[in-house]
Amino acid sequence: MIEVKNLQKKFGRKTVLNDVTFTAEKGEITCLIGINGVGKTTILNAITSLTSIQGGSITIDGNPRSKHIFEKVSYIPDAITMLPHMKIEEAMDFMDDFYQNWNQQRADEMIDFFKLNSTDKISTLSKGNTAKVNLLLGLALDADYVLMDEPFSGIDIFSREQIAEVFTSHLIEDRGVIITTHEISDIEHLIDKAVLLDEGKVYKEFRTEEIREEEGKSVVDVMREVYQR
Ligand SMILES: Nc1ncnc2c1ncn2[C@@H]1O[C@H](COP(=O)(O)OP(=O)(O)OP(=O)(O)O)[C@@H](O)[C@H]1O
Repeated sequence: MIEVKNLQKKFGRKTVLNDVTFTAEKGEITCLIGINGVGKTTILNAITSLTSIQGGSITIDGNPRSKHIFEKVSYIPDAITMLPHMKIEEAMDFMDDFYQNWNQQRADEMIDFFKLNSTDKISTLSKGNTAKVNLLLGLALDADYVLMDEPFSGIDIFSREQIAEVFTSHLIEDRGVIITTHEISDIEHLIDKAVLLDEGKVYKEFRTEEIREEEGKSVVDVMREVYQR
């Protein structure tokens, strides 16, 4: 389990996260939801120690984060970090050299799944295919947890559907996933838990199935209540 407790984050004098607390379990998809600028990316950066925090704690399976965090947690940022002149196969080689937990078999499977051509250069890919390569590079790591920042952002419906399919496939297996979005419609039916952020706080954390069964509400219904109040 990833446990985020009373997280505080300031940029200069501006408080961005003010007492953020939530958990993300293995085998589940947890979605951080909130309008632009609410601090979703900052939370992922904090979990992976890419940004410092001013208070609170973050544990992974009960342990504080260490320099070996990337063996346990794979971070898929909202934009690809590979150099544009690289071919997809070169980007995969780079990952293989860099990470001990790179799984080429899973990478090859995703190349087939997304119908990508591994000799294509990253700079020549469409937005949708770039997003797929970005996803592939993160998901091919054997990590227990995967953090994904806005994987659906700015891509067409067919690519979004294909990416959504990954969430129900064995490519996610029993890993714990934290995904951020301000657009829930593509993944509403896939997520186990929603964490609604507002004004630097967790406004509501709920299991999507419970709210559906007990209150007959969708995630979007709850979002409307929270953000249009
Ligand atoms: N390096 C930085 N220096 C100063 N302010 C920053 C920095 N990074 C983020 N911020 C500010 O922190 C706030 C939260 O940013 P963050 O990117 O985490 O939001 P977000 O919810 O992921 O937004 P989006 O949906 O647009 O991606 C924003 O007001 C942003 O301007």
